[in-house]
Amino acid sequence: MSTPQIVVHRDKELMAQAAAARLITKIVDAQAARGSASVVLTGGRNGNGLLAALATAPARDAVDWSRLDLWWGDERFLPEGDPERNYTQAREALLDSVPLDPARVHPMAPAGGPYGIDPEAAAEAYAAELAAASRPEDHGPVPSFDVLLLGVGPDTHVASLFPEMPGVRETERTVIGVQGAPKPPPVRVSLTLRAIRAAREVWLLAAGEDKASAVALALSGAGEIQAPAAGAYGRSRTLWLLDDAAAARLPRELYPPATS
Ligand SMILES: O=C1O[C@H](COP(=O)(O)O)[C@@H](O)[C@H](O)[C@H]1O
Repeated sequence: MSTPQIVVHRDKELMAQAAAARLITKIVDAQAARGSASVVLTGGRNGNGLLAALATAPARDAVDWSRLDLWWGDERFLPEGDPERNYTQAREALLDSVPLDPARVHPMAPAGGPYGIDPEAAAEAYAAELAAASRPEDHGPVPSFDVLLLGVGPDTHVASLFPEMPGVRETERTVIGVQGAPKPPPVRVSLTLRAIRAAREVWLLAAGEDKASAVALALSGAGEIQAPAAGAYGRSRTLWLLDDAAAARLPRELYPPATS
């Protein structure tokens, strides 16, 4: 478990640009060190904001896009091409404009796809895909992702793990089907905290005043059942990337002076 580090930016645009620059450096470094890099994408406003900032970042061509593995932390279990699917939104924000290797892009299955309308079957298939990609040095059923991105919901949910719901209590499986999510759509597929914690680095993104209470709760000692974001950490680093509004209720001693 790594102790959270907190970086606060002036506003959500600067936060997205700084996170994009940080991610480019991380991918380039991982590719230099290990030949390829792996990133787990998140849906939501801030995750898509980061991808859009990456699409226009001056240094984006420093990345070898053909040696990047992309996974998803969660998916809204909707038909292929649905505009609310996290995969559809990521494609629009970035993926369609960079030369990725399609064999290295790993979206979660859509509703009505190979697993019909059964999110548990889609989750099992994704767990198997992760296990197949895991190498002996990963010491577990998921790869050691270089960076795993997470948005933080106003209720402290991360991926599709919602407070007090069964998903956040799951300790064995790496991917689960979610029914009855409080945020639409109700049916989803999600990595569990076990899978999230296999990442080398976990970056949590939150911007806007509607996230301020969630950020304060998760970083002030709440348990992960009550505040799933509190249970999301990386093996080497846990980084909270915030804007001023989302950090507004954090005790000031938790983060160093102005970083904007
Ligand atoms: O529905 C979802 O919401 C969360 C948070 O989204 P945000 O718009 O409040 O930032 C997101 O992290 C998750 O991937 C997505 O499925």
